Amino acid sequence: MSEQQVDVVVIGLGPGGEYAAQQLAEAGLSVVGVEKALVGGECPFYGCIPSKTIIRAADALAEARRADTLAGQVSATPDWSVVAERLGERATSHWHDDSHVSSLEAAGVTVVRGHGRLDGPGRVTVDGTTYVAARGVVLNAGTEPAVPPIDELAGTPYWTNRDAVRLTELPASLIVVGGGPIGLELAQAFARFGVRVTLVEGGPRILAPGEPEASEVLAGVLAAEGVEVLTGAQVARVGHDGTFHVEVGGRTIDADALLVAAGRRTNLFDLGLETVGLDPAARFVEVDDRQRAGDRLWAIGDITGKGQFTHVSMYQGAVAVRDLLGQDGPAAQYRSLSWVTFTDPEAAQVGLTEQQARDAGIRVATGRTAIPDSSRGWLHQLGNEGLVKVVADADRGILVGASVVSPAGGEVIGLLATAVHAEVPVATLKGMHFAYPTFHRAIESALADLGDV
Ligand SMILES: Cc1cc2nc3c(=O)[nH]c(=O)nc-3n(C[C@H](O)[C@H](O)[C@H](O)COP(=O)(O)OP(=O)(O)OC[C@H]3O[C@@H](n4cnc5c(N)ncnc54)[C@H](O)[C@@H]3O)c2cc1C
Ligand SMILES: NC(=O)c1ccc[n+]([C@@H]2O[C@H](COP(=O)([O-])OP(=O)(O)OC[C@H]3O[C@@H](n4cnc5c(N)ncnc54)[C@H](O)[C@@H]3O)[C@@H](O)[C@H]2O)c1
Repeated sequence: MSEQQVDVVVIGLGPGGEYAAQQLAEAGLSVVGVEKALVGGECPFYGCIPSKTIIRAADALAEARRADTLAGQVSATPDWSVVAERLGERATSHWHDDSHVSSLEAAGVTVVRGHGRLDGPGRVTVDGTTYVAARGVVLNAGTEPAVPPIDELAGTPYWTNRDAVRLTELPASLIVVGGGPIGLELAQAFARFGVRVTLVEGGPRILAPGEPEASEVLAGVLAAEGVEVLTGAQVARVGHDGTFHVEVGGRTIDADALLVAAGRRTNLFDLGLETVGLDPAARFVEVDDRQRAGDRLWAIGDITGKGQFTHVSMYQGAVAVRDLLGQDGPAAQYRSLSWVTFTDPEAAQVGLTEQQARDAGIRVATGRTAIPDSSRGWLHQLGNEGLVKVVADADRGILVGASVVSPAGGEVIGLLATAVHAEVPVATLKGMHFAYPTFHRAIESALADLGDV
């Protein structure tokens, strides 16, 4: 076993680890980045980038179909080979990480391929070499798809997101297990390419972390596009004989393919957490507001359980870098965490939902408006389903949360994210100009609906 002295070791090079390694190396530290699969992690190769490449294509088809009503006849013939080519050529470099590695190496990071394991504070072992990190270790081990313990599922050729983004041909029919962001985004996109999709959600509603009104709008949109959405539906058993046979709620649904999108499992196994006094069986690594997880140990990204999003991983990476370098700067906060599910319409959320605010003991006031009732929604017509909902702390006169379901909802939420983050008084927001006729102008109506906050 050889030993090498360095300043920092980053285990796992997902979005946050990649960012942190690069920043620390550019600050002059000697940095080793350890990666057992693709440098860049889930987002660029199996997550955000390929899924949004698929969604962009599916949305183009949907808009082309709307043109018949709005502009005149347009014929759209879906061709998955175009998407498959773009996924390989443009989105993922055919699942090669050379450009990620070369950026890190250009910054001075030493990229080590292999499985990194903690071996006591400040020590990381990879394939017989121990790296002794004087400043410390950053954990960014991320997640892999969680596969629920459904009878006989394990022996079948089911897909996860990692298979779905590498398809070269589409099935005629697909069952999606899970009505979270992955399931919803891909169910709608594949349906727009002509796949007959059934979505099975075990909980009482799809997109459970958001507002119930948002779930309701999306369920209606998906149903109108021909996706069968089953909620409160437990999969009892899966059979496969070339076709999938899925037992749900006393009936059997047959389909050519099955996509499991039922959440994620953190990669905390075999990471040596016990050697630094942490529980290897825990679901997440506990961190403070500087991302510290122990003696010379920082943790960032999905493993911290603060929101499994690329922007959270990078945000936490920046907090950890500042702490490692002894720089001033804001500590981590999640009061104004925002996220967007890239269905059409996009479903976006910032801060607390109404229920979360009530559970926190806040005296809550809410305001709502429907997007079709706004001028822009009326102009948009087809695809204009949605709403804006604002959640205010009536005692403090500020917004603590908001939800937007709308075309470009992920952009509209930006204004509300600023309001929640900066705790802008509702009275100040009500006195703003809202350009006409934008989608974000619907916020003015939702604020008016708050009444005297
Ligand atoms: C289909 C899909 C779509 C998504 N879309 C979005 C989106 O639109 N917007 C958004 O914000 N988020 C999205 N996400 C979530 C986003 O991909 C993750 O939140 C993001 O990748 C952050 O993860 P991370 O930095 O924690 O690490 P990850 O990206 O999970 O990377 C962790 C890395 O660590 C490596 N690793 C693990 N253990 C070890 C070890 N012991 N030694 C060496 N290497 C190790 C892994 O191989 C991996 O490369 C999506 C996810 C999926 C699956
Ligand atoms: N646009 C985005 O930002 C984006 C897109 C995709 C993924 N992500 C991130 O990746 C994470 C993982 O996404 P996800 O959709 O896999 O997970 P999720 O945990 O958000 O949703 C999984 C859903 O599957 C359901 N489920 C679990 N087991 C089931 C079963 N046996 N039968 C039926 N339903 C079952 C759950 O009730 C839940 O609604 C997300 O939480 C999100 O943080 C983000």
